[in-house]
Amino acid sequence: MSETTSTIDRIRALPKVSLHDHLDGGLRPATIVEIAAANGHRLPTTDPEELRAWFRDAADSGTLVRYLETFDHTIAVMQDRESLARVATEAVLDLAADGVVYGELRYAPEQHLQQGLTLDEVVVAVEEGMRRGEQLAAEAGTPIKVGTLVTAMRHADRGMEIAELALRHRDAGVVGFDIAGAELGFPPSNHLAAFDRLHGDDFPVTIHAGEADGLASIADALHTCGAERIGHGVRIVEDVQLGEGTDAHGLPNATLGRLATWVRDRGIVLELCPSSNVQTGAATSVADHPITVLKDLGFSISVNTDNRLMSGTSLSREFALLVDEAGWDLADVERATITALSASFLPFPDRLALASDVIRPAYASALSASA
Ligand SMILES: O=c1[nH]cnc2c1ncn2[C@@H]1O[C@H](CO)[C@@H](O)[C@H]1O
Ligand SMILES: [Zn+2]
Repeated sequence: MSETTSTIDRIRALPKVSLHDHLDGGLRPATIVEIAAANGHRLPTTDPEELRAWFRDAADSGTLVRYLETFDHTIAVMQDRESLARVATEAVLDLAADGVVYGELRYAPEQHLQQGLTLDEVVVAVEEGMRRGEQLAAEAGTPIKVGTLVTAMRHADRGMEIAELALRHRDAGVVGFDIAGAELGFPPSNHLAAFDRLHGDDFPVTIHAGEADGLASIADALHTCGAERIGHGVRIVEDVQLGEGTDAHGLPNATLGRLATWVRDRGIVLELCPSSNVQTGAATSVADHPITVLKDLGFSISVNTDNRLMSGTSLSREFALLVDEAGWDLADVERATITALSASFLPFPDRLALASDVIRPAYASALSASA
């Protein structure tokens, strides 16, 4: 316990980059209770600490579909402007307090229309909340920059409409597009027209793939839909056959199939989310999570929370678990952070500034202190 505490404290003090964090998966329990009391939504419990535990336990379901059912209770309290802005502001502050210096937060505007808001009103409210969060975080001495990823739900058929929504707000905080929701039976190419529209307008895309479906879903996201990054992608490991020991350069001996070769050698960045995968059954434990072997094999990996509330986690905690349970060191944490930054949808000059002014110096002094 004290090991984990000290590791997490060290990591919290270091600058980090978060690429995969759902806005509707990271609410503060006390905020949910407050808004639900005001709008009449019935919760499993109205005690914030019990509610925190309820989310974690209910999400610990072993399947993605059951894990996703818990979102009914967060989406229900994100249906008016004030609530959306508040949730966005609090998410930014919580990331900043965890040492995240750049974060991309995603959510599906189409799920926030139950009380009469339009898609554009939803986006405007969230962006207002984001900017306020950035301002308050700067005032608190924990500066952070955030970008929004607008998500379309893969089982629905609003992909094109949501793509056009993202494009309308591209110069006001929306930096990319995603699809999410139940994966099995809903291939990315169902939304191909939306991806083509976005790429026609030079707008970047990440796609949830290779979490609850396998290699075909990853190939579809990359080759048919042209995704710039992959959300999760953990099941790329199904195309990797591990051997014994390491080669002359320290790489684990392994045989990679064509798709795994493509993903590794083209440097496709995977947005891996260890704790979330343990809850949905995509991995057995953080210690045995494929992220470590993928890292050792030279895949471009980033570390993410997916849903901080459902997993009872933070980005610092995900890294601390990898350090304490999977043999990672601070150099691995820095490398994953720089990989995340390089694959972020932030403009290059801003990435360069963050890398050279904030991230590199902080890890250099942490690494020399621990040497
Ligand atoms: O790990 C995941 N895989 C697939 N879909 C997810 C995951 N986490 C959250 N969502 C879905 O994305 C929506 C918008 O944020 C959430 O409402 C949830 O349904
Ligand atoms: Zn996700």
